[in-house]
Amino acid sequence: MKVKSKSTIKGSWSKVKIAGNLITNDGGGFEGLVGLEVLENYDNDFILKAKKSNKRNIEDDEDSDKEENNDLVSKKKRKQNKKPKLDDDDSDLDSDKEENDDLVSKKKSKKNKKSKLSKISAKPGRYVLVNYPREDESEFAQEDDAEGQLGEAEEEIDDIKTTDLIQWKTIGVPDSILKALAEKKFTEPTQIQSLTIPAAIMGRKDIVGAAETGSGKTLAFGIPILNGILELKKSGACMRERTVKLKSNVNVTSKPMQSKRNERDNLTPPPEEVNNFPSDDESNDENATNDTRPLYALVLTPTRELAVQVKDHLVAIAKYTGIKVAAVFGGMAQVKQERILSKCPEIVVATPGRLWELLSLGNEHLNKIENLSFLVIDETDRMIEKGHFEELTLLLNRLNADPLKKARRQNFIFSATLTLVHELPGYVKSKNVGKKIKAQKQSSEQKVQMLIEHLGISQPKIVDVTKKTGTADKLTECRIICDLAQKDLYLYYFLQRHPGRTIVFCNSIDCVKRLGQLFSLLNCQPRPLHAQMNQRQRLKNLERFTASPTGLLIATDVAARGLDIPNVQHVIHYQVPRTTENYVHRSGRTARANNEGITILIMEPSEVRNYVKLCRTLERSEDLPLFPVSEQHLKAVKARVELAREVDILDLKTRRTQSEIGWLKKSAKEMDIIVDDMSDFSENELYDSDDGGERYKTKRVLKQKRDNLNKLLAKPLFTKGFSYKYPLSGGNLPLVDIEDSKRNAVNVMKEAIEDYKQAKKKNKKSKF
Ligand SMILES: Nc1ncnc2c1ncn2[C@@H]1O[C@H](COP(=O)(O)OP(=O)(O)OP(=O)(O)O)[C@@H](O)[C@H]1O
Repeated sequence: MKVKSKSTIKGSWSKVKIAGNLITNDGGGFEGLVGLEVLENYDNDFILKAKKSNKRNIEDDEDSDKEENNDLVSKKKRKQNKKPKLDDDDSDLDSDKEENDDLVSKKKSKKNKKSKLSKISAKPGRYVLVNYPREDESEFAQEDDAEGQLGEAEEEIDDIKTTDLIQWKTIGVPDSILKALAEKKFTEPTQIQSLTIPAAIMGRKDIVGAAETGSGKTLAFGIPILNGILELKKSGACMRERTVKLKSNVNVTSKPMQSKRNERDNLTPPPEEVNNFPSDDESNDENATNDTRPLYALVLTPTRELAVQVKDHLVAIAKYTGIKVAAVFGGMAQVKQERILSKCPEIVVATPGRLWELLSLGNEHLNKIENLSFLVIDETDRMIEKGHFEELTLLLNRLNADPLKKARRQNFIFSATLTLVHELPGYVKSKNVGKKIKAQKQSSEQKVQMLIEHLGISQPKIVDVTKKTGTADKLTECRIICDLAQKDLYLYYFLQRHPGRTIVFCNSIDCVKRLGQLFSLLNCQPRPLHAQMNQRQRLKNLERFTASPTGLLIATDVAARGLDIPNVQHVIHYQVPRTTENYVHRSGRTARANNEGITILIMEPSEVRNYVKLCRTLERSEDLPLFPVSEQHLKAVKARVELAREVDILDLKTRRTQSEIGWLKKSAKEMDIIVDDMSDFSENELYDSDDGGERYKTKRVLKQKRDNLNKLLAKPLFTKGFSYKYPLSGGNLPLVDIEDSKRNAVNVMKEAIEDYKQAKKKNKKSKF
């Protein structure tokens, strides 16, 4: 089954140990399999030839499918009014919308075979390839029938060609997952997926993965877990038999360390888990209760929104596996979460706090946690930060208490900033002077090693494909320097001049609230997001933001990590973030999945220190370039923003007055005697009393200013066809024209960078 003879391939093959009989003839699709070997460090030439060879095989298979495909149009017509129903009805977050969207996009997919996203490509490097038998179509049918729900969807995807999926097959992704990947038009794995999935699936290795934001880390753990669960489900019955045999032969604690795969395959499953496996009858019986389903996998995320997103992502990819996924997180009604858990989802995505709460309350399904087969700690560096998520430590103590169970579990650790290391703080450096043993900056390797020890995982495959810049490849970075009081002006200028989906990050909740008020007076329809909002409102705001192509989300760092909102064009740091990690993650909400994006740091003089620290940690030798702004338009911008600020202050004042009046009335009502005396005490009378004249005046001025603001906002800020000049950084460089037609912020900035380079060259020449 090897793609190419060993002698002609550069690289090293090594045998994979497999327990049990190797020469099979049991009709399970593995006939003729005599063993597995792994090839590492192979070259580009080999990948290309392997691709061609695989493509030929798949095309052969497709020829036989062609007849079926011809029937597709008529099948589709028949199915037009039927909707496949695959998800958990109980969760209001699991909607049918995604399925409908998928069906629509499937129809479009024939015209537009290669999606933009598919451009993400696996790059050559340290690959692990294993000869992997293709699963038989009949196995699909078995799985799907067992679930009893998937038949209709099965027919709907007949038209999806698998020729584009060779790379997925090569790294061991089973067909039931391939189908979902094809639907999503994920034609090939991303770099981090190519480098981790084979080791996770074939080698059953723990994985430590660092890759840039938006590079597909969710599926890098999601696919191996789904595959692992499919395998466990299939072998459920066999395991029960094996348990009896192995219990008498295996003494795991005294065994020397073998490869994870061997070790995990040989370990005796605990009796509880064996009891949890559905019997052969149950797995095909639609009426069987679900409460026998094990909890196979736990995915921990730092924020609620991320938990929802990861769950949705896994649900989409698990569509044809029959595996159930659910999310539990704070801010949602506990009763509802208990109801979701009572359905025994095999994968639970959770935030640590709520998970621990439910565990402590003795939730039956979560209490199977000791027997977990897979554990993911997403955004790991954030999760183990001091002072955060104490529940995670409690949880790990519980999970790692039994060495046997700990050894059986496969762990996944991922983040974009896993290997980011910091400069020593100034005070440590100064103390270093003259000392024999000096404090040294921690290396990336040391950081990872510490993490591994802290989490108690063993011999993981470590993959670090983060770029030296720390940020995404297609991200354009720049900054705007101004005074503190001018930040609102520049922000408003940018939003008006470069319309597009934008996230503005602030360092505090108060700042989010203030900007929310101000920019709503400026008709920008901002959607705030911070930890003091109720969960429903948080999710609603995210939804509304996602729905608008010019949406504006103003958020704290609660939205900095992991959120995958399509087509965010701009990320603006209203304040220099307190940590470099936050800069990387915030910026990573744009320029995802090979798309372009821009991030702008709006900084004032007191923030320079943090900015310098950030540049040092990211090993930047040059300042971030300045974003070009038309100073001539700032006058008009200033008039609007300042008027809006005045309205905001007056508005706050009147609202306070009104609440005071409300309070007075309420108190008066409560004190019966006074109520009699004040029965006709109206709002106007309050305005006439003592400082009532002042209140009335305020109200009148407020109305006037509001009207003026609305008149200003009705006029266009930028006249059509205008062009302007801006000075390049350094001041002594020539002014550069920006045409009105080039409103795209990324293009504007790229052009400015190019101009800056040219001008620098000219300057150098003129000096000689
Ligand atoms: N193989 C693929 N081909 C095309 N798109 C993909 C592929 N894998 C994932 N994606 C898409 O890329 C986007 C980013 O993926 P994901 O959210 O997993 O990134 P991430 O690396 O976890 O980012 P972050 O570090 O910000 O959490 C998602 O929209 C996802 O659906």
